[in-house]
Amino acid sequence: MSLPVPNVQELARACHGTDGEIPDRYVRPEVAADEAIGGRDINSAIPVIDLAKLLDPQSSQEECAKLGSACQHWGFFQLINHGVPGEVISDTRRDVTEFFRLPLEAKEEYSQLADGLQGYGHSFVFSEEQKLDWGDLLYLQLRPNESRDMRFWPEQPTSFRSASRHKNTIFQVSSIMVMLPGDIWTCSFWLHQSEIQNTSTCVFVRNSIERFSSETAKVARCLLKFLAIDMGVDPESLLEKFRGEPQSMRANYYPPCRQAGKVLGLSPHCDATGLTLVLQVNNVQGLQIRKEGQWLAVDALDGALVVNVGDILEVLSNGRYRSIEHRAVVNPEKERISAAVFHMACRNAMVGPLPELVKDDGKAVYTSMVFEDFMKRFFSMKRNGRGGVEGLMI
Ligand SMILES: O=C(O)CCC(=O)C(=O)O
Ligand SMILES: [Fe+2]
Repeated sequence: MSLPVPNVQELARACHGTDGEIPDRYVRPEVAADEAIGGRDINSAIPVIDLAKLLDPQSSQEECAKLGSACQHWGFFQLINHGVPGEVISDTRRDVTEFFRLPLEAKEEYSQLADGLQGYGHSFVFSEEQKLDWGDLLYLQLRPNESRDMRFWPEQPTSFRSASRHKNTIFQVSSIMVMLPGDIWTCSFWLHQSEIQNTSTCVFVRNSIERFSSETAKVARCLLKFLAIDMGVDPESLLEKFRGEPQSMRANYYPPCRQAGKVLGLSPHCDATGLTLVLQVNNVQGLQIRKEGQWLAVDALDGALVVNVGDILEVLSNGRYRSIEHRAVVNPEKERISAAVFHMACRNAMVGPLPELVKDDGKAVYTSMVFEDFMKRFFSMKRNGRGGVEGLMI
């Protein structure tokens, strides 16, 4: 799916220590040519949506209109009071950071395979000539459960994917899947057979990524429901497109680069999602969004989730909402880490304008296609900013 390229964390270490030159494949003259603007005035214009206000009957209508307007005019907002427990955020931050801190050989146990997307590595590398991003990633399919490929889920730190506590012992996880019956603590545990014998007195601790996944899926579902209200469609008809709540995560590691202005952490792109929720893992800024041709540097609010509208939602909304082009720059001194969760349509969903939006005298502005074809097309178009979604316009 993506050609193998060097590990950037190691490359950065070598360049950083010696002040060495950056290999040509990483040098991106367009960054200096197309600089972002930022600062307090710009950031005060970026919409902030309060999920608690959306849920409060007193303020829901007003906040829902704000949400709709943010998706319409920006395709982007910061979400506060999102209800994801603080400890889920901090555990995710800790575990994602610890994973990237592991020695290279330990991380490489989870390397992507030649024909797949999941695992540790890179994405969107199609040719030996193309410019490369200054970053590594860990990409995992999180939902539905059966789409998970546990070969790529790190066993270190132990709390990343699964751990059980028994007399202060943390058991290592391994190959056999045990599903516990459904209550709030239910998740999949991978335990050695011998450890299963001991589980009767165990206190199970849900792993951080499992909890982050279910909490963010809940947030995405809630936002979609309010967006349906804003569009005047039956929430079920929108949620049906996301049946089973397909979700994947891309944890991004952007090493520091002394010549940060010459490289790009993540090339300009739009996400092929309904909604993307991004957690800024270590509060080093670097996300930029393109609005009316101008790159804006986002100052993410601590603990907020930043939300992008993706191509799928733009199409479903028949162009009412806008898929936002974005990129990531790197910091000269500090590593930057983010974790994006992508909320995709379900496999057999027809990705096209919702029938309710075109039923009277409305006109479908986008071609419809089944989700799998939509994704094939997305990858075949390489990374083409808004070109992908605009190419679907009739
Ligand atoms: O690093 C970020 O803040 C953005 C990540 C992103 O856009 C992505 O993973 O698709
Ligand atoms: Fe993205």
